[in-house]
Amino acid sequence: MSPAQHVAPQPAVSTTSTPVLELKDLHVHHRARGGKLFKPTIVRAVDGVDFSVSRGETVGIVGESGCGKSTLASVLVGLQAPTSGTRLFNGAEYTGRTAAQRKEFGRAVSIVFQDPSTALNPRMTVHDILTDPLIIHGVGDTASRDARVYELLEVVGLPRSAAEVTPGQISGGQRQRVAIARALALEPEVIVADEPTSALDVSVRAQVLNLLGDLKEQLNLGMVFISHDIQTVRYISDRICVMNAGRIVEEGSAAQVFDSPSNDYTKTLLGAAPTLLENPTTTEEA
Ligand SMILES: Nc1ncnc2c1ncn2[C@@H]1O[C@H](COP(=O)(O)OP(=O)(O)OP(=O)(O)O)[C@@H](O)[C@H]1O
Repeated sequence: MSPAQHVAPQPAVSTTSTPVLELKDLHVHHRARGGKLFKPTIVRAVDGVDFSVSRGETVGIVGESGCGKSTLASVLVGLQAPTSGTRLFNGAEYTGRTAAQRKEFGRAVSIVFQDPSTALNPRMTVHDILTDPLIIHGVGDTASRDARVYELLEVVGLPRSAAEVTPGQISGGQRQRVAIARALALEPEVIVADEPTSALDVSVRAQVLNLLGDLKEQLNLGMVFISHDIQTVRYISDRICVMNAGRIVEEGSAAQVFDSPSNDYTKTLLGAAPTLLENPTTTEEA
């Protein structure tokens, strides 16, 4: 039984329901120094993107370094405001929210970063890392939070003893499991995973990938999976958005994008990609 199967089943929600997150004609422009005279230039990191993610689906965003993936992730989770465009959260305008609405957004949308070594406080125990969001959001009492820590560890396939260690005392793959557990602590509707396997040893990438896939199914999560690696994105995604120079240049089911890409940039990415993860279940345990 996969660890994710211990989680209480959630009511099925159709992926055709209102998206949890939706962006319309979204732009993020940065002022940057450039040119011979150091005249400020505008970097169009995100340049007119329409995007949505619903519960129960994994949407992959793929593109080369600098195409705007992390900027888009940061807008999706509310860490950065767009220059212009519309952001909707469960169908409601995201700008101008009340404090209560911001708190609800913080509960419902969480992020897993690329490098768990820097994303987790090295001085905190795993127990404290996992109870932190619960305390901030005023969830439960000490006993119920302790119980939730053990539940979360089980969900991500870590032993109860992991609660007592600090991030520096466990492997990179285990650290990323802790980061995923923290992202799940408040029972989010969507997780944005920004290159979540890129900093891990090749031998443990597939386990973390499979864990995310299992969790999406079991918890009916919406997931945005961001990577420069089109093969990894294909493996985990239901739908793929190919990004180039701040724009989504192609979007479709994983099969459509792979089997009949219509955009030249997608064809180039596919041409440059190494072979697909062959059997992700047979690699060493993280
Ligand atoms: N704060 C900033 N000021 C100026 N330019 C920025 C800023 N943040 C990002 N950029 C630029 O915006 C563009 C998109 O950056 P972003 O980090 O979103 O791309 P990315 O696809 O995530 O790349 P990577 O995979 O290397 O992280 C790049 O040209 C980057 O240099």
